[in-house]
Amino acid sequence: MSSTEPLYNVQRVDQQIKPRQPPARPPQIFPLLCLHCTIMASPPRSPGQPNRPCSEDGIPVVDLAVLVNGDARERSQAVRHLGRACQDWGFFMVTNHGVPEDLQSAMMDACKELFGLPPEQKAEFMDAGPMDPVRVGTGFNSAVDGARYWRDYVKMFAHPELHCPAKPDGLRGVAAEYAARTRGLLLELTAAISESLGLPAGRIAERLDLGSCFQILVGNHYPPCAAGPDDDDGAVGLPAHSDHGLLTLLFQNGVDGLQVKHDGRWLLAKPIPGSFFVIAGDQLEIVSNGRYKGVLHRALVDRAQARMSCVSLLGPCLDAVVKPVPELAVPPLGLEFRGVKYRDYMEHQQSNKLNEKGALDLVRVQRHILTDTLCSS
Ligand SMILES: O=C(O)CCC(=O)C(=O)O
Ligand SMILES: [Fe+2]
Repeated sequence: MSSTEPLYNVQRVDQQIKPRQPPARPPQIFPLLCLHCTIMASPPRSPGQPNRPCSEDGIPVVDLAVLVNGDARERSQAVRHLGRACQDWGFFMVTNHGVPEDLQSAMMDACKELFGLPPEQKAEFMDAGPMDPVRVGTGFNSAVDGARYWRDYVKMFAHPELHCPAKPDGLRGVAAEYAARTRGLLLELTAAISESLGLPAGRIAERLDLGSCFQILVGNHYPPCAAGPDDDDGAVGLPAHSDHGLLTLLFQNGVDGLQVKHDGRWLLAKPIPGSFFVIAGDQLEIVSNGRYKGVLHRALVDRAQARMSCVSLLGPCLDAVVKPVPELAVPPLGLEFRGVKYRDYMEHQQSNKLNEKGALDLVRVQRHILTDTLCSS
């Protein structure tokens, strides 16, 4: 990258995003409605086989309205489709999800406003560690990154308790509502995923103590960068990784950049308008005993436009010891993972360099090592 480019620190963001004026209209109120009442079925908007809707690139599309309100036959088809999406991709889009578009925009706007605040208004969160409930920073974990990632972020623990910077005004209200609505959606998906594994709908929730689930909201901002990932020494927003949680919900500001690894290749994910991306995380891989894998993904930067994404991640209760559901540990292989307290797992993943699925490998039962060692001796 040329030396004329902006300094790579949070200051750079402040130079690029001007603080916004407070909105002229009063803040919107998003009443907490029952998910089942707000989801309306609509005709399929994607190609693919009739019972396997997908985007033009083949990314599976799951219609939540069918999962929640479909008749028995439609539901069981939708559950099977969801299971295939988790097994073959670890990644899909969800439509008819019931989270109001206005609420999504309000969340994105509030994050953008936060990135545009003067540094002194964010300073108290900029030295925070990975397990602190509010954190503002650059890169992934700049203390250990060893590479410069072209990304600014804000992370807020949202459940069991919402933690949130006091500024910008209005962030807390929007974040509370957004967290509640997306948590409902993620729990609904978890129940259907449990069914897709042949388990009762509540089995994963019970196993991971999702009544006290952990949830984090993340705002990501990737400034434009003329030197892209295809150039030598070009900028990368976030390197290849899987997420530490169970499921991640993500939407972006209309600028593409999320890539997922599918069948050994990186695929740029292009959203169906109004949908969320859903990313399977490491805890889903553990609890499903490896049936559903946490998917590798990364974020690229755009040469001309700032990219933003908003993430809502659902994880087990921080004190839950996550182990595979025993019903899924079929002989002769048995358990693929040993138990790990989610708090310890998350702290480890967040405190170290992002390294693909390195954190998960630590809890994987390593059968081959012994065999290889014995073979080589
Ligand atoms: O911004 C994106 O598209 C990816 C973000 C992401 O992977 C993350 O926050 O874990
Ligand atoms: Fe991620």
